[in-house]
Amino acid sequence: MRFVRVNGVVIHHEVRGTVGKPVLVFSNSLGTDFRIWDGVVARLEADYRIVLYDKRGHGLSEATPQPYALADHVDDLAALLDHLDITGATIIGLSVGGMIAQGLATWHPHRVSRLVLCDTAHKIGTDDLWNNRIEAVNTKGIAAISDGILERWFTPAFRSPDNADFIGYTAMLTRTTVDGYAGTGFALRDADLTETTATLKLPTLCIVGDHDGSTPPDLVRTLAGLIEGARFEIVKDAGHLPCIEQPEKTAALIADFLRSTAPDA
Ligand SMILES: O=C(O)CCC(=O)CC(=O)O
Repeated sequence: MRFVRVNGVVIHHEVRGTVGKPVLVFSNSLGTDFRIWDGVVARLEADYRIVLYDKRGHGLSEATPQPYALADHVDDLAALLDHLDITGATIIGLSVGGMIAQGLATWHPHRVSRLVLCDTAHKIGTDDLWNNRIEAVNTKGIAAISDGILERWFTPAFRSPDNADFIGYTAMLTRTTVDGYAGTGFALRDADLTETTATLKLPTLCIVGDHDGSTPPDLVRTLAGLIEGARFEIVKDAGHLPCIEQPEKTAALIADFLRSTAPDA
């Protein structure tokens, strides 16, 4: 467990994997922390150096007062990579983590060599969607809206009270700080990366669960269409978080993309 104050906020992070290997940096979705990647990282860490972190207000990272901008999250990650002396990494981002990855590639291009964009988009949701969600979380708490969120996150088969993983990830969501969740809601409301993402020119893989209720396959296909040469893959039997529901398939897609886009491939 490591903590560092960068860009004015304490960020919880971990570095694993194999020293000297290419670096993969993982960025998480709204209401989650870096443990969502455990099943994927376990399949990649022999061949890569792995950086995991919790964005501000999530996991064990500090919750600064809301609102946040996407640029706050991007600058936090850039400062963390600066602290770790990392450039030219592959950034693997899920949902808002995928928007952070797109922002990092745009505003700090020397930090990024490749992108894996999971269940994300250049623009997620509408002003009304985010204003309503921010208001609900601030007045009633995350638990009050968790049923709807979990329906978008997971397939019906996963959402069984007998599934210990489902109970555990529900706790991860509801224990996220209100400032972290609502603060990042403001960032999502205000971020539209359509124009900047369309200028990106780097190897990119876009992945989406076939049952994703938050960033459905057609939206992620549109994102892939913005980035020249981007690959698009659908993970079967997964909702918004294929890294949790289908870690083996998700890791296999990422590993194949990394192998085929390696400098010596
Ligand atoms: O998951 C994210 O990072 C943003 C998209 C979202 O709001 C997921 C959900 O529907 O709850």
